[in-house]
Amino acid sequence: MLNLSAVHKSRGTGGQRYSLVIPRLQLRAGEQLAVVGPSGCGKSTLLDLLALVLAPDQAAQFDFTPANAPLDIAKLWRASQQGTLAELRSRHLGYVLQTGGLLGFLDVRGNIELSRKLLGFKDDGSVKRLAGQLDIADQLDKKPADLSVGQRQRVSCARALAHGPRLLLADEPTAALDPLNAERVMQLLVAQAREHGVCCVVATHDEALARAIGLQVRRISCRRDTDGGVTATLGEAC
Ligand SMILES: Nc1ncnc2c1ncn2[C@@H]1O[C@H](COP(=O)(O)OP(=O)(O)OP(=O)(O)O)[C@@H](O)[C@H]1O
Repeated sequence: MLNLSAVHKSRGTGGQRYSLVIPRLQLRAGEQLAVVGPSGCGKSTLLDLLALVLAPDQAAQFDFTPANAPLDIAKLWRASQQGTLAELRSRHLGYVLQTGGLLGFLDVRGNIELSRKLLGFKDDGSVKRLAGQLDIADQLDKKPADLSVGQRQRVSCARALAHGPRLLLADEPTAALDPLNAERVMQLLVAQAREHGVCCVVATHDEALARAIGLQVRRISCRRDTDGGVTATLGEAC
């Protein structure tokens, strides 16, 4: 599904420079990974690279294989193929944000089915089924403002999965939740990803929870360089 080697991304200059290095990242369809590390280490930067919204500065290899043949993402960025990247994002990726990111003017049903509608997919019952599996079936007619934070986050998970993505990215999906809700949302999210064979990368502070639900864990560690900037490196599974 994903095959990256020697991928680099830098932001800022001098003492304000931040660089992320991904020496190697291979994920097969259906594999699930948690990326952990302290605040500011680059978890969101990594997810944005995988979400095809941030261009790498360098990449020996950056392949994404949503179907049969690998797609050379680094080449698409170099050729400024924004349209192709946008198509790949909308068809094959699902993204759960830390704070849900739901649209307040749509009800829960409208939020969940949005990605399917934008792709022109017919209603095949998946919205209702996902809502049932994520325990929000009785909330479909409500607006997000009328839900609890945990319910909103489960709607966000359903929305990210409704169009059948091959790769699910979640950026601190449980950071705004109490420990009980955090565990519930993470379990439901990962269970859905597993059931549908979706590859999943979750950025989280909660390493214990990630391990408890059986995710492979990789850590981003930072070092201060002589120019005052910071280099962060994605480690191997630990
Ligand atoms: N748009 C930007 N321009 C310049 N630097 C940025 C930008 N966004 C993030 N950074 C820097 O990149 C580094 C990594 O940020 P990132 O948000 O990826 O970390 P994170 O691990 O997700 O943090 P947190 O856990 O607090 O959300 C930080 O030093 C941050 O200051």
